[in-house]
Amino acid sequence: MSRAVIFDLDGTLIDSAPDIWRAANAVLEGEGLPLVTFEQSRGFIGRGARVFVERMELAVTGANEAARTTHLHARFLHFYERAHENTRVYPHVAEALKGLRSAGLRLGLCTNKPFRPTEAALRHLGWSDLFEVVIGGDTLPVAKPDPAPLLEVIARMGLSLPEITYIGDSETDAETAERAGARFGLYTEGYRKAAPETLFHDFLFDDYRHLPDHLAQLKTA
Ligand SMILES: O=C(O)COP(=O)(O)O
Ligand SMILES: [Mg+2]
Repeated sequence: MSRAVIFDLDGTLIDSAPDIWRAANAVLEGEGLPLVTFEQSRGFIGRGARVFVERMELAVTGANEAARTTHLHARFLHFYERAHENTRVYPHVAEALKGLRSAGLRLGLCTNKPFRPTEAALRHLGWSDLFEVVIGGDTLPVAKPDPAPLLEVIARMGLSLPEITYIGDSETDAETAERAGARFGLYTEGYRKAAPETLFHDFLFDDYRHLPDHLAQLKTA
């Protein structure tokens, strides 16, 4: 059993894709650009806000132009920080997190969502004090799948790799865990595109009621 569980956020603990889509189209509408579909927008999530905006810009204009990308990125962050209305916590997440804490496990968060929208989302959910350490996609000069953000959470918690398990939903998270050398549980109800079995993982789960058992079955550090 791990001493700590570190979570990804979007697609793992919360379904924020509807609000991210709204923020994206608010930006595009303001710029007089064509809008994107929900499916397109959902597919852009995973490598942080800058990459999201690059993918969006490419989809609607056919090209990336640095100055325009920077402008769209700034506008996106503006809307992103305020976009919580349609964000939902996945089923049984709240009980699972409470249960893990009661069982003496420490909790951390390692997301590619930029830090300020992450803080705003946590505040909105009443989760501001839930995670001991929170690293966002723009906290360090590099973002996931570089392993540095995950290793930074572990270091700031004063822990070592074998003491933690990382939980995420995407190709990005699986690659991050693999490159870091961390144990990894893949939540299969998020924004992943590849088949779950093809991604690096120690266990797969689609229901948070099963998470404690999966964690308990992992080898003790
Ligand atoms: O904002 C993103 O691109 C993805 O965020 P996540 O790392 O919490 O899934
Ligand atoms: Mg995710």
